[in-house]
Amino acid sequence: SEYDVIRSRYHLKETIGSGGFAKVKLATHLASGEKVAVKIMDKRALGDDLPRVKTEITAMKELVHQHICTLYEVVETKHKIFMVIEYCPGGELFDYIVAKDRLKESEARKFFRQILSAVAYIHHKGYAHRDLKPENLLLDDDQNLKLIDFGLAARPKGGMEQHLDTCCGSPAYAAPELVSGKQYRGAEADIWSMGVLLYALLCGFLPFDDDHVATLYKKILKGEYEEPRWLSDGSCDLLKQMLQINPKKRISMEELLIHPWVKKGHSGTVHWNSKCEKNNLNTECIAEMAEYYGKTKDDMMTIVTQWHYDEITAVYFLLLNNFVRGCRLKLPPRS
Ligand SMILES: COc1cccc(Nc2ncc(-c3ccc(C(=O)NCC(=O)Nc4ccccc4)cc3)c(OCC3CCNCC3)n2)c1
Repeated sequence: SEYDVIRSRYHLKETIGSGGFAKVKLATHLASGEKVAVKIMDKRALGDDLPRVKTEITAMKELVHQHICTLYEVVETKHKIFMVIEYCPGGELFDYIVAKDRLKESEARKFFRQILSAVAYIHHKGYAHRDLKPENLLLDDDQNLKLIDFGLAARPKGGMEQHLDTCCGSPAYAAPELVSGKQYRGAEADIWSMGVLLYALLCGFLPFDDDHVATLYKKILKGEYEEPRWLSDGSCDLLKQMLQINPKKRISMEELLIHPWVKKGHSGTVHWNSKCEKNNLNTECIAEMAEYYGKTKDDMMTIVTQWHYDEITAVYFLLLNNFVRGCRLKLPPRS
């Protein structure tokens, strides 16, 4: 069947998410036992949206960052596209906030700095996310955040018309210029969404909310929200600068990265550069793979740097993700 290739390398388990035309299953990589997420799409169901999946795969190949879920492997068959992606055992930030009611300022700041790091990185690479919300921020097993774009919203920065009702669920995180259908800049809209995210982290509820979408739009366009008494003056000031209705008056990414509230209690500014770029290979992972595949390190290096996003790419990134977390992944001798 169409699943033969993917099943030869992964043991597919329960479905952990489904949205639109994608289904995500938990799976284990047979060779290493590592957990992965397998996003399964049917080309027939995708229809005209198929190019967006290709765009998403291109984006993920370019966006390799410590706070973005890594694409490990792509398997394409006649009717299916399988994307093997980094699995986050901690689940969604959304559930984490709900479980804790709301976060202390210091914990909110820790997460917010990681979100800033991921979003500054994708903006630097010429992308905007456009659907920043707690459901698209996952926790790994060290309580670090990984940004994902489950709903295929991420696109090149230029303001492409996005009809909210078609593209994503709740507009609660969408910027005023976006909900009013004006031309907008993706990067500026992302800053607003991060403001809504920060508010949700600090308050445990949304700044703009309503059961009726039309009323919700009005509240977003008005830009008025409650400031609960537990918010510090610093938090209120930062939220005010991010939730500016006029995108030109909104704080920029550059200003955010050095903002006193963001820097408070931390040694430096937010490090948004990638620690795992593909152009500087991890030699220990290469050595481990060379032994496993019975190649010289040079040959292994050459094979990996072709980035075919096949089994070799998956094994490299799986080893790298464990290396970054300080635990060595030993590949068992090949059968
Ligand atoms: C333990 O219980 C739990 C409970 C819940 C989840 C988990 N873990 C867990 N790990 C990994 C995933 C995953 C990662 C990436 C993608 C993806 O589609 N990437 C594409 C992508 O990120 N593009 C992109 C990124 C940045 C810029 C541009 C493009 C798809 C799925 C997952 O999914 C489940 C869904 C469920 C619905 N809400 C969203 C997550 N879940 C674990």
